[in-house]
Amino acid sequence: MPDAPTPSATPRDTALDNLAAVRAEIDALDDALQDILIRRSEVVHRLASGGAKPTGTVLRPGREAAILRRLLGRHSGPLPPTALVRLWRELFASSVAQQSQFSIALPADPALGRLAAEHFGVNTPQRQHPSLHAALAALGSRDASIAILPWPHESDRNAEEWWAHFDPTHLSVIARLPFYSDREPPLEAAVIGLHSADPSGHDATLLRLEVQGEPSRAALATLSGTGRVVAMRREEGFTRALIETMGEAPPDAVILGRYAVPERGAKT
Ligand SMILES: O=C(O)C(=O)C[C@]1(C(=O)O)C=C[C@@H](O)C=C1
Repeated sequence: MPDAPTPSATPRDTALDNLAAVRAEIDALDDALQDILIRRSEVVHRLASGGAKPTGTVLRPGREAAILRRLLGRHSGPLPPTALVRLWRELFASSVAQQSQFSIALPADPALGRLAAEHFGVNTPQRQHPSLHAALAALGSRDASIAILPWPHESDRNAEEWWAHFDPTHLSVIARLPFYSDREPPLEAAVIGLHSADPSGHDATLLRLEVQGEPSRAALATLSGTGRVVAMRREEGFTRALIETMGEAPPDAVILGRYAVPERGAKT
């Protein structure tokens, strides 16, 4: 009796074979990626144990910004730039954790906590404080490595105007968050450190000016060259202004910090 003919592969069989082949390709890429990540963490370990970095300066926001700008500049394909940045933000967080006990002080605000976790990693310890000033005090007493505060805005509440009394002899504004966003961010934050930030190649200066009388915003901006008035407050006989500039700071300005200019990617 002749053998029954073997049934030929159905379209479903072919689809399953294709799925298995594509998944095998993904598995091989995951292995390759993991090998590279292991090598990267070994290089960070070498860098940390080489003694080249001065103590207290594990976090290098300028270097991180320069890396992200370079990667964004060479990026292509369907992976969204926001995903690329998220992946590298977690990588930076893990290399910082490899080098130090890093933690964040911030006022109790869930949205600020999320912004902090997106930038400094979901595993980085955060401690919430009852006020902006308590968060800054925790940094001052070395109970945290950095503090994260809401980006300044004009307010009727003195307690929100941390910039008006910020003491740059001990503290420095080292980053403006989010570093990358493909839309107008709903919330921005200032990162405060105990050391000034390293340059990133494209940086802004945040400065405080005190000017007699009640100059207009435009006049204040002109005083600072190419600056933009972030917030201002009228006091008895003088005006205190917070200005962000890419140019030179006027000689009588108090410099609160320098940081990488955030990237605002266009959504195409
Ligand atoms: O370049 C450094 O100093 C590092 O520690 C490495 C690294 C990185 O992972 O690329 C990690 C943390 C710093 O904030 C900046 C960069």
